Amino acid sequence: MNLQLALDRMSEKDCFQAIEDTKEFIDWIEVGTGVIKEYGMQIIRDIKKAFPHMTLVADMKTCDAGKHEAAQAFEAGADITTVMAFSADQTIKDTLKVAENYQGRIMVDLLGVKEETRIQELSGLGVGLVSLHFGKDMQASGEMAEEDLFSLVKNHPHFDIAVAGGINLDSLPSILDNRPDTLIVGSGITKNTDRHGAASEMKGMMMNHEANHSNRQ
Ligand SMILES: O=C(CO)[C@H](O)[C@H](O)COP(=O)(O)O
Repeated sequence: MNLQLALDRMSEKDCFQAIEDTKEFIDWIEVGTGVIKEYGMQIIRDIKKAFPHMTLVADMKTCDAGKHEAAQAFEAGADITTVMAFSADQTIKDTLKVAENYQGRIMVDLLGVKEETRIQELSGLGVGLVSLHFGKDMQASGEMAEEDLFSLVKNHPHFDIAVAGGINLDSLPSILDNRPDTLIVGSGITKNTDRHGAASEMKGMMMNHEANHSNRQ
């Protein structure tokens, strides 16, 4: 199980600091959408240069012009780029093709998806990695309804599942019970006064859970 550190609403300097603080425990680094909007593709290049062996996720949240945006992300050094599930099928197909050319991956963000039919369609389009996403603004009016989120993909065991949305040390245990492949954590680590400690504790809980439970079926 991967721990993906999401760098959101942070300065460039603090993004680098957060990676330094947690690099022993994180598997994937996500450059958040707002950070990309602030600093452009250069921050992807700079982070890849500084941490070449870590998997880099560009949270581009592409919803149109897929060919161009996916190529932008991979050219800059991303290993994975995100595309919104509500995008046109053509956008999804185009980004998957670009990813294949760059030997990268597309993570389809399921933010706002409520119907399993879209999941079936995504599967038919060749999507293999999805993120269950309880958005930042949704978090203002309540906590993640894990059952609803995970039930979307319960009939699709072939998907690699990432999950995001306000995950912290308290909510982690019940999320782990759903056995995601990747746990995306932003503020639960970056806003913690002890980032190193929080990342260490989360990774420890993930490893314990994996040691004590078999994989998702
Ligand atoms: O994609 C995102 C926001 O759109 C975030 O990266 C994701 O929600 C994780 O951040 P947090 O743990 O702070 O919710």
